[in-house]
Amino acid sequence: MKIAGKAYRTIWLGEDGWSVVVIDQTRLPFSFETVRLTQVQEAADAIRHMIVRGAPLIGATAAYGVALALRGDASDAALERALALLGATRPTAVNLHWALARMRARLIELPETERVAAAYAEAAAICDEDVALCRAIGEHGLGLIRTIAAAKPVGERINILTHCNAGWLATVDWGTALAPIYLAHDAGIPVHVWVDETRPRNQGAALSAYELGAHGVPHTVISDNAGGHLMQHGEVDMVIVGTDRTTATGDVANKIGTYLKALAAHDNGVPFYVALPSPTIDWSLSDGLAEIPIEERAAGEVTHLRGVGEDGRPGIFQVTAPGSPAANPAFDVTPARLVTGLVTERGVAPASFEGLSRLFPELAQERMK
Ligand SMILES: CSC[C@H]1O[C@H](OP(=O)(O)O)[C@H](O)[C@@H]1O
Repeated sequence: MKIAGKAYRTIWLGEDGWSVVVIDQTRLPFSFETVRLTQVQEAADAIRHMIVRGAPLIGATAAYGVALALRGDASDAALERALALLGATRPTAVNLHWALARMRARLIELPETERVAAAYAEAAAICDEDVALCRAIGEHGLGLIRTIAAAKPVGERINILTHCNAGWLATVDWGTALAPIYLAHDAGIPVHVWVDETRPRNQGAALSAYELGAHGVPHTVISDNAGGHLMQHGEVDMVIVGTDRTTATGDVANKIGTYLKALAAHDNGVPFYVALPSPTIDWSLSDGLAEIPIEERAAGEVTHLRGVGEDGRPGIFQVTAPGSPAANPAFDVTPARLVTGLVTERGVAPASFEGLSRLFPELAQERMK
Protein backbone atom coordinates (compact mmCIF):
# COMPACT_ATOMS: atom_id res chain seq x y z
CA MET A 1 0.00 0.00 0.00
CA LYS A 2 1.06 3.61 -0.32
CA ILE A 3 2.40 5.94 2.32
CA ALA A 4 2.73 9.52 1.13
CA GLY A 5 2.43 8.32 -2.46
CA LYS A 6 5.19 5.70 -2.18
CA ALA A 7 4.26 2.00 -2.46
CA TYR A 8 5.42 -0.25 0.38
CA ARG A 9 5.20 -3.78 1.52
CA THR A 10 5.74 -4.43 5.21
CA ILE A 11 8.89 -6.51 4.62
CA TRP A 12 11.55 -6.45 1.87
CA LEU A 13 15.17 -7.35 1.10
CA GLY A 14 17.80 -4.73 1.81
CA GLU A 15 19.90 -3.22 -0.99
CA ASP A 16 22.66 -5.67 -0.05
CA GLY A 17 20.40 -8.48 -1.26
CA TRP A 18 20.48 -10.46 1.98
CA SER A 19 19.46 -8.30 4.98
CA VAL A 20 15.75 -7.94 5.66
CA VAL A 21 14.00 -4.61 6.20
CA VAL A 22 10.72 -4.22 8.10
CA ILE A 23 8.56 -1.29 9.16
CA ASP A 24 8.88 -0.70 12.92
CA GLN A 25 5.20 -0.82 13.87
CA THR A 26 5.93 0.19 17.47
CA ARG A 27 6.83 3.65 16.14
CA LEU A 28 3.63 4.15 14.13
CA PRO A 29 1.60 6.31 13.74
CA PHE A 30 3.84 9.11 14.92
CA SER A 31 7.03 8.07 13.17
CA PHE A 32 7.66 5.94 10.07
CA GLU A 33 10.88 4.05 10.78
CA THR A 34 12.36 0.85 9.40
CA VAL A 35 14.56 -1.78 11.03
CA ARG A 36 17.24 -3.78 9.18
CA LEU A 37 17.44 -7.39 10.33
CA THR A 38 20.80 -9.12 9.84
CA GLN A 39 20.61 -12.01 12.32
CA VAL A 40 18.00 -14.63 13.16
CA GLN A 41 17.92 -13.33 16.73
CA GLU A 42 16.94 -9.90 15.43
CA ALA A 43 14.09 -11.46 13.45
CA ALA A 44 12.92 -13.33 16.55
CA ASP A 45 13.11 -10.17 18.65
CA ALA A 46 11.18 -8.20 16.03
CA ILE A 47 8.35 -10.74 16.25
CA ARG A 48 8.39 -11.04 20.04
CA HIS A 49 8.46 -7.27 20.62
CA MET A 50 5.84 -6.63 17.92
CA ILE A 51 8.02 -4.52 15.69
CA VAL A 52 6.30 -6.75 13.17
CA ARG A 53 2.92 -8.28 14.05
CA GLY A 54 -0.10 -9.79 12.39
CA ALA A 55 -0.24 -13.50 11.61
CA PRO A 56 0.82 -13.43 7.93
CA LEU A 57 3.61 -10.91 8.53
CA ILE A 58 4.88 -12.89 11.51
CA GLY A 59 5.13 -15.94 9.24
CA ALA A 60 6.92 -14.00 6.51
CA THR A 61 9.41 -12.52 8.98
CA ALA A 62 10.12 -15.93 10.46
CA ALA A 63 10.73 -17.35 7.00
CA TYR A 64 13.36 -14.71 6.30
CA GLY A 65 14.72 -15.29 9.81
CA VAL A 66 15.54 -18.86 8.77
CA ALA A 67 17.38 -17.54 5.71
CA LEU A 68 19.40 -15.15 7.88
CA ALA A 69 20.32 -18.01 10.22
CA LEU A 70 21.57 -20.26 7.43
CA ARG A 71 23.87 -17.57 6.02
CA GLY A 72 26.17 -18.19 8.96
CA ASP A 73 25.68 -21.94 9.31
CA ALA A 74 23.56 -24.06 6.98
CA SER A 75 23.88 -27.29 8.97
CA ASP A 76 20.93 -29.37 10.15
CA ALA A 77 21.68 -28.32 13.72
CA ALA A 78 21.68 -24.63 12.79
CA LEU A 79 18.42 -25.04 10.89
CA GLU A 80 16.76 -26.75 13.84
CA ARG A 81 18.06 -24.09 16.24
CA ALA A 82 16.64 -21.31 14.06
CA LEU A 83 13.27 -23.05 13.76
CA ALA A 84 13.10 -23.51 17.53
CA LEU A 85 14.14 -19.92 18.28
CA LEU A 86 11.60 -18.42 15.88
CA GLY A 87 8.89 -20.91 16.81
CA ALA A 88 9.09 -19.86 20.45
CA THR A 89 8.42 -16.17 19.80
CA ARG A 90 4.60 -16.05 19.83
CA PRO A 91 2.23 -19.02 20.29
CA THR A 92 -1.14 -18.06 18.84
CA ALA A 93 -0.63 -17.08 15.19
CA VAL A 94 -0.51 -20.38 13.32
CA ASN A 95 1.08 -18.69 10.26
CA LEU A 96 4.33 -18.59 12.21
CA HIS A 97 4.37 -22.35 12.64
CA TRP A 98 3.02 -22.93 9.12
CA ALA A 99 5.83 -20.84 7.62
CA LEU A 100 8.52 -22.56 9.70
CA ALA A 101 7.19 -26.01 8.78
CA ARG A 102 7.20 -24.98 5.10
CA MET A 103 10.77 -23.70 5.34
CA ARG A 104 11.92 -26.89 7.04
CA ALA A 105 10.24 -29.11 4.44
CA ARG A 106 11.88 -27.08 1.65
CA LEU A 107 15.37 -27.11 3.17
CA ILE A 108 15.96 -30.27 5.19
CA GLU A 109 16.56 -32.53 2.17
CA LEU A 110 18.87 -30.08 0.41
CA PRO A 111 22.66 -30.15 0.61
CA GLU A 112 23.97 -27.38 2.83
CA THR A 113 25.49 -25.59 -0.15
CA GLU A 114 22.01 -25.04 -1.64
CA ARG A 115 20.12 -24.08 1.49
CA VAL A 116 20.72 -20.33 1.73
CA ALA A 117 19.54 -19.56 -1.79
CA ALA A 118 16.57 -21.90 -1.37
CA ALA A 119 15.64 -20.29 1.95
CA TYR A 120 15.59 -16.80 0.49
CA ALA A 121 13.59 -18.02 -2.50
CA GLU A 122 11.02 -19.76 -0.29
CA ALA A 123 10.67 -16.73 1.99
CA ALA A 124 10.14 -14.53 -1.06
CA ALA A 125 7.54 -16.98 -2.36
CA ILE A 126 5.68 -16.88 0.98
CA CYS A 127 5.59 -13.09 0.73
CA ASP A 128 4.45 -12.99 -2.88
CA GLU A 129 1.77 -15.60 -2.19
CA ASP A 130 0.50 -13.64 0.80
CA VAL A 131 0.06 -10.56 -1.36
CA ALA A 132 -1.97 -12.55 -3.88
CA LEU A 133 -4.04 -14.32 -1.22
CA CYS A 134 -4.91 -11.06 0.53
CA ARG A 135 -5.81 -9.36 -2.74
CA ALA A 136 -8.18 -12.27 -3.48
CA ILE A 137 -9.70 -11.97 0.00
CA GLY A 138 -10.33 -8.34 -0.86
CA GLU A 139 -12.26 -9.29 -3.99
CA HIS A 140 -14.47 -11.79 -2.19
CA GLY A 141 -15.06 -9.41 0.69
CA LEU A 142 -15.90 -6.65 -1.78
CA GLY A 143 -18.81 -8.78 -2.96
CA LEU A 144 -20.19 -8.82 0.58
CA ILE A 145 -19.91 -5.04 0.86
CA ARG A 146 -21.62 -4.58 -2.51
CA THR A 147 -24.53 -6.75 -1.28
CA ILE A 148 -24.90 -4.65 1.86
CA ALA A 149 -24.63 -1.42 -0.14
CA ALA A 150 -27.37 -2.59 -2.52
CA ALA A 151 -29.74 -2.99 0.42
CA LYS A 152 -29.23 0.62 1.57
CA PRO A 153 -30.47 3.87 0.05
CA VAL A 154 -28.12 4.97 -2.76
CA GLY A 155 -25.25 7.02 -1.45
CA GLU A 156 -25.84 6.15 2.20
CA ARG A 157 -22.58 5.22 3.86
CA ILE A 158 -21.88 1.61 4.74
CA ASN A 159 -20.63 1.40 8.30
CA ILE A 160 -18.13 -1.39 8.97
CA LEU A 161 -16.65 -2.11 12.38
CA THR A 162 -13.25 -3.72 12.69
CA HIS A 163 -11.18 -4.77 15.69
CA CYS A 164 -7.40 -4.56 16.04
CA ASN A 165 -5.35 -4.27 12.84
CA ALA A 166 -5.90 -6.77 10.08
CA GLY A 167 -4.82 -4.34 7.40
CA TRP A 168 -1.83 -4.32 5.12
CA LEU A 169 0.39 -3.73 8.18
CA ALA A 170 -0.60 -7.17 9.50
CA THR A 171 0.30 -8.91 6.24
CA VAL A 172 2.84 -8.42 3.47
CA ASP A 173 0.37 -6.20 1.63
CA TRP A 174 -3.37 -5.50 1.23
CA GLY A 175 -4.39 -6.96 4.61
CA THR A 176 -7.18 -9.40 5.33
CA ALA A 177 -10.14 -7.66 7.02
CA LEU A 178 -9.26 -4.28 5.50
CA ALA A 179 -8.56 -5.52 1.95
CA PRO A 180 -12.30 -5.53 1.03
CA ILE A 181 -12.61 -2.05 2.48
CA TYR A 182 -9.77 -0.67 0.36
CA LEU A 183 -11.28 -2.20 -2.78
CA ALA A 184 -14.76 -0.91 -1.90
CA HIS A 185 -13.41 2.58 -1.28
CA ASP A 186 -11.46 2.52 -4.53
CA ALA A 187 -14.63 1.37 -6.32
CA GLY A 188 -16.46 4.46 -5.05
CA ILE A 189 -18.63 2.65 -2.51
CA PRO A 190 -19.17 5.02 0.46
CA VAL A 191 -17.64 2.91 3.21
CA HIS A 192 -16.89 4.24 6.69
CA VAL A 193 -14.99 2.26 9.28
CA TRP A 194 -15.53 2.22 13.01
CA VAL A 195 -12.01 1.47 14.27
CA ASP A 196 -11.86 -0.20 17.67
CA GLU A 197 -8.87 1.30 19.48
CA THR A 198 -8.06 -2.25 20.65
CA ARG A 199 -6.55 -2.08 24.07
CA PRO A 200 -4.00 -2.72 25.38
CA ARG A 201 -1.61 -2.30 22.42
CA ASN A 202 -4.00 -0.07 20.47
CA GLN A 203 -3.35 -1.66 17.10
CA GLY A 204 -6.63 -0.15 15.92
CA ALA A 205 -6.07 3.41 17.09
CA ALA A 206 -2.41 3.40 16.08
CA LEU A 207 -2.24 1.14 13.01
CA SER A 208 -5.67 0.68 11.39
CA ALA A 209 -6.44 4.39 11.73
CA TYR A 210 -2.99 5.21 10.31
CA GLU A 211 -3.32 3.02 7.25
CA LEU A 212 -6.97 3.85 6.55
CA GLY A 213 -6.12 7.53 6.80
CA ALA A 214 -3.16 7.13 4.47
CA HIS A 215 -5.53 5.59 1.90
CA GLY A 216 -8.21 8.24 2.42
CA VAL A 217 -10.81 5.86 3.82
CA PRO A 218 -13.30 7.62 6.13
CA HIS A 219 -13.03 6.19 9.62
CA THR A 220 -13.73 6.97 13.25
CA VAL A 221 -11.70 5.63 16.17
CA ILE A 222 -13.88 4.39 19.01
CA SER A 223 -13.25 2.90 22.41
CA ASP A 224 -13.43 -0.88 22.53
CA ASN A 225 -16.57 -0.60 24.63
CA ALA A 226 -18.54 1.51 22.14
CA GLY A 227 -19.16 -1.14 19.47
CA GLY A 228 -22.14 -2.80 21.14
CA HIS A 229 -23.86 0.54 21.64
CA LEU A 230 -23.35 1.45 17.96
CA MET A 231 -24.78 -1.89 16.89
CA GLN A 232 -27.84 -1.42 19.13
CA HIS A 233 -28.48 1.91 17.38
CA GLY A 234 -28.20 0.56 13.85
CA GLU A 235 -24.85 2.24 13.23
CA VAL A 236 -23.02 -0.91 12.15
CA ASP A 237 -23.85 -2.72 8.89
CA MET A 238 -21.21 -5.41 9.24
CA VAL A 239 -18.25 -6.40 11.36
CA ILE A 240 -15.13 -7.78 9.70
CA VAL A 241 -12.00 -8.84 11.59
CA GLY A 242 -8.85 -10.85 11.00
CA THR A 243 -7.67 -13.96 12.77
CA ASP A 244 -4.46 -15.49 14.03
CA ARG A 245 -5.65 -19.06 13.99
CA THR A 246 -8.96 -20.55 12.81
CA THR A 247 -9.78 -24.20 13.44
CA ALA A 248 -10.98 -26.61 10.78
CA THR A 249 -14.45 -26.21 12.31
CA GLY A 250 -14.49 -22.41 12.11
CA ASP A 251 -13.59 -21.35 15.66
CA VAL A 252 -11.64 -18.11 15.43
CA ALA A 253 -8.76 -16.90 17.59
CA ASN A 254 -8.22 -13.19 17.23
CA LYS A 255 -7.18 -10.16 19.26
CA ILE A 256 -8.67 -9.98 22.73
CA GLY A 257 -12.10 -8.39 22.59
CA THR A 258 -13.14 -9.97 19.29
CA TYR A 259 -15.42 -12.43 21.06
CA LEU A 260 -17.26 -9.57 22.76
CA LYS A 261 -17.86 -7.91 19.38
CA ALA A 262 -19.16 -11.18 17.99
CA LEU A 263 -21.59 -11.50 20.90
CA ALA A 264 -22.86 -7.95 20.36
CA ALA A 265 -23.17 -8.54 16.62
CA HIS A 266 -25.10 -11.77 17.19
CA ASP A 267 -27.44 -10.05 19.65
CA ASN A 268 -28.15 -7.24 17.18
CA GLY A 269 -28.38 -9.25 13.95
CA VAL A 270 -25.22 -7.66 12.53
CA PRO A 271 -23.26 -9.94 10.14
CA PHE A 272 -19.87 -10.87 11.64
CA TYR A 273 -17.21 -11.89 9.09
CA VAL A 274 -13.67 -13.12 9.58
CA ALA A 275 -11.13 -12.64 6.80
CA LEU A 276 -8.25 -15.08 6.51
CA PRO A 277 -5.81 -16.61 4.04
CA SER A 278 -5.73 -20.42 4.12
CA PRO A 279 -2.37 -20.59 5.96
CA THR A 280 -4.28 -19.24 8.97
CA ILE A 281 -6.48 -22.34 9.08
CA ASP A 282 -5.24 -24.93 11.56
CA TRP A 283 -6.65 -28.15 10.14
CA SER A 284 -5.38 -30.13 13.13
CA LEU A 285 -7.75 -28.42 15.57
CA SER A 286 -11.53 -28.66 15.98
CA ASP A 287 -12.19 -27.07 19.39
CA GLY A 288 -10.71 -23.58 19.41
CA LEU A 289 -11.55 -22.75 23.00
CA ALA A 290 -9.90 -25.91 24.30
CA GLU A 291 -7.02 -26.19 21.87
CA ILE A 292 -5.77 -22.79 20.61
CA PRO A 293 -2.85 -21.50 22.74
CA ILE A 294 -3.58 -17.98 24.00
CA GLU A 295 -0.57 -15.73 24.40
CA GLU A 296 -0.20 -14.04 27.77
CA ARG A 297 1.77 -10.83 27.33
CA ALA A 298 3.42 -8.56 29.90
CA ALA A 299 1.26 -6.73 32.43
CA GLY A 300 3.10 -3.55 31.49
CA GLU A 301 1.18 -3.41 28.21
CA VAL A 302 -2.00 -2.95 30.28
CA THR A 303 -0.61 -0.67 32.99
CA HIS A 304 1.22 1.64 30.56
CA LEU A 305 0.38 3.26 27.22
CA ARG A 306 2.78 4.30 24.48
CA GLY A 307 1.95 7.64 22.91
CA VAL A 308 3.03 11.22 22.51
CA GLY A 309 2.52 13.93 25.06
CA GLU A 310 0.91 17.29 24.37
CA ASP A 311 4.40 18.49 23.48
CA GLY A 312 4.50 15.85 20.72
CA ARG A 313 7.29 13.96 22.41
CA PRO A 314 6.96 10.16 22.57
CA GLY A 315 6.59 8.60 25.94
CA ILE A 316 5.23 5.72 27.95
CA PHE A 317 2.54 6.73 30.41
CA GLN A 318 1.13 4.78 33.33
CA VAL A 319 -2.66 4.56 33.26
CA THR A 320 -3.33 2.28 36.26
CA ALA A 321 -3.03 2.73 40.00
CA PRO A 322 0.58 2.14 41.03
CA GLY A 323 1.01 -1.34 42.43
CA SER A 324 -2.18 -2.79 40.98
CA PRO A 325 -1.55 -6.12 39.23
CA ALA A 326 -2.68 -6.53 35.60
CA ALA A 327 -3.48 -9.56 33.42
CA ASN A 328 -2.93 -9.45 29.67
CA PRO A 329 -4.38 -12.32 27.61
CA ALA A 330 -3.64 -11.17 24.05
CA PHE A 331 -6.27 -13.21 22.18
CA ASP A 332 -9.67 -14.79 22.63
CA VAL A 333 -11.66 -17.41 20.73
CA THR A 334 -14.94 -16.69 18.95
CA PRO A 335 -16.94 -19.90 18.49
CA ALA A 336 -18.02 -20.72 14.94
CA ARG A 337 -21.69 -20.30 15.88
CA LEU A 338 -21.13 -16.54 16.16
CA VAL A 339 -19.36 -16.24 12.78
CA THR A 340 -21.51 -15.36 9.74
CA GLY A 341 -18.81 -16.33 7.25
CA LEU A 342 -15.12 -16.85 6.63
CA VAL A 343 -13.77 -14.67 3.80
CA THR A 344 -10.90 -16.59 2.18
CA GLU A 345 -8.90 -16.29 -1.04
CA ARG A 346 -11.21 -18.87 -2.61
CA GLY A 347 -14.50 -17.34 -1.51
CA VAL A 348 -16.76 -16.96 1.51
CA ALA A 349 -17.36 -20.14 3.51
CA PRO A 350 -19.72 -20.93 6.36
CA ALA A 351 -17.74 -21.25 9.61
CA SER A 352 -17.72 -25.04 9.60
CA PHE A 353 -15.59 -28.01 8.52
CA GLU A 354 -18.00 -28.60 5.65
CA GLY A 355 -17.74 -24.99 4.56
CA LEU A 356 -13.95 -24.88 4.70
CA SER A 357 -13.41 -28.34 3.17
CA ARG A 358 -15.64 -27.39 0.24
CA LEU A 359 -13.27 -24.50 -0.55
CA PHE A 360 -10.06 -26.35 0.37
CA PRO A 361 -10.67 -30.07 -0.30
CA GLU A 362 -6.98 -30.81 -0.72
CA LEU A 363 -6.17 -29.33 2.68
CA ALA A 364 -9.13 -30.97 4.40
CA GLN A 365 -7.99 -34.31 2.97
CA GLU A 366 -4.68 -33.85 4.80
CA ARG A 367 -6.62 -33.69 8.06
CA MET A 368 -8.65 -36.75 7.22
CA LYS A 369 -5.50 -38.90 6.81
C1 LIG B 1 -4.19 -10.66 9.62
S1 LIG B 1 -3.65 -11.17 11.15
C2 LIG B 1 -4.13 -9.80 12.11
C3 LIG B 1 -4.32 -10.16 13.54
O1 LIG B 1 -3.08 -10.13 14.27
C4 LIG B 1 -3.26 -9.27 15.38
O2 LIG B 1 -2.57 -9.71 16.51
P1 LIG B 1 -1.14 -9.01 16.87
O3 LIG B 1 -1.25 -7.56 16.53
O4 LIG B 1 -0.99 -9.30 18.34
O5 LIG B 1 -0.12 -9.74 16.03
C5 LIG B 1 -4.75 -9.27 15.61
O6 LIG B 1 -5.18 -10.45 16.25
C6 LIG B 1 -5.22 -9.18 14.20
O7 LIG B 1 -6.56 -9.48 13.98
